Parts: sequence; structure tokens; C-alpha cells
Amino acid sequence: MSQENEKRSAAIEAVKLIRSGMTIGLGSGSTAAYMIQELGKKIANGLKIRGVTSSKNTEKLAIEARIPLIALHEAKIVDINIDGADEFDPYMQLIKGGGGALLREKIVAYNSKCNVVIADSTKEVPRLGKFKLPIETIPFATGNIIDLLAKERLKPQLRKAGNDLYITDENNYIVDLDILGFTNLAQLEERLLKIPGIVETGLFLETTHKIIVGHGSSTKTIDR
Ligand SMILES: O=C[C@H](O)[C@H](O)[C@H](O)COP(=O)(O)O
Repeated sequence: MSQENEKRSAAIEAVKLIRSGMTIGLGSGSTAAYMIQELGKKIANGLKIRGVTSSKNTEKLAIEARIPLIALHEAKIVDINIDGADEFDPYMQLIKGGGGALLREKIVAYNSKCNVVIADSTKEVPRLGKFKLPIETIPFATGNIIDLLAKERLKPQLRKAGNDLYITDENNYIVDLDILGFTNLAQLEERLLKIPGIVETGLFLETTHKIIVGHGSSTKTIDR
């Protein structure tokens, strides 16, 4: 329960950054869901914003919260993108994609002026990698990608949803990798993105400007 309180506190703190007229990137996951709820309350009280969603699930929540939505291309550039993370380290590097939304999330982050991450205190780690790194792969290539990455000591696991394979919003697969033994994350990212069929990785190494972490009943803010 306290983890949920921390998520909610971080989300509420992040929403304080939002002003009328802004275009907001709406992240995915349980922490982002608190932010969407909070934005919905502010909109009911007169806040005028537009949202760009990062997943089908977020789109559904945003519609329920009555947040006016526009397509990414209509927005061109997002003013503030608020999203969760599965892990963050002291260099503001992230692992994302625990919920499978990493591809659209990375696209929204790339097209945003300011990226704010909201998280509970369990997400803060000295070094990324306890959480398995999700990568999004094209189904046609996935078997060969798994064979290759197994040889590169990344212990690839094809993600399942119950008895079925997990399918992303872009109709791809997710493969989870064990990156604990890898210290040069930029090099790892470059290596992975060179393999045809890997569409994107859940490593967000340079995009984050601000992290708001729930700590007990308060929050801590880390700025770049
Ligand atoms: O694919 C999911 C996203 O990257 C989420 O932002 C991430 O998994 C964190 O989710 P949560 O806030 O539920 O821990």
C-alpha cells in the first residue's frame, strides 16, 4: 500500500508542473495512471491541456478521465511528458517497458521538450539490471534474435501473457534480457539496435530531465 501512496504522491507532484495551454505526454503503467487521474480532476476544475498517449491502455484511461487527446503529429512537439519507470540509476538512466509500452513511450519521450519520470522509491537502484530489460521485436525475426542474444549471454526470454505470447500495441513481441553483467549500457543499446528485427529497447539513457520519487509520505526531485 505504501508503494501505491508513493506512486500517487509522485504523480500529484508532477502534475503541479502543468499549466493551461500545454501539450502533455501521457505515459503508461500504474504510476502514470495516478497522473492521468489527477489530470482529470484538474481538467474538471478548468485546466486546459491536450494529451498525447503512449499506449492503448493509457488512451482508454485518458478518455475516462476526459483528457482531450491529439495525435503525436498534430502536437508536433510535446511540452511535458510524464511517465513511469521500472528502474532508474544515479545517472537518470532508465529501464522501461515492464508493461510492454516501451516503443510508443520512447517515441513520445524523443518528441518532448521535457521528460519527467514519476516513480516509487523501489525503482531507485545503484545500477540498472535487476529488472530484466525488455526489447520489442518483429515476430518474423524473433526466433533468430533469441538464438543470437542467448550466445551473447543476455538470457533472452520471450514474454508471455498467460498461455499466449505477449503482443504489443504495434503487434510485435517483447523479449526480456538479463543485462546485469553489462556495464557499458550505451554500447549495449547500440549493439541491440543494430540487429534487424529489434525495433526498440527499454533503455532510456539520455532522455530524462527530472525524476520525482515518492518517499514515504513526501517526494524527492532529481534534476538533470
Ligand atoms: O511499459 C510500461 C512502462 O514503461 C511503465 O512506465 C513502467 O513499466 C513502469 O510501470 P509502473 O508505474 O506500473 O511501475
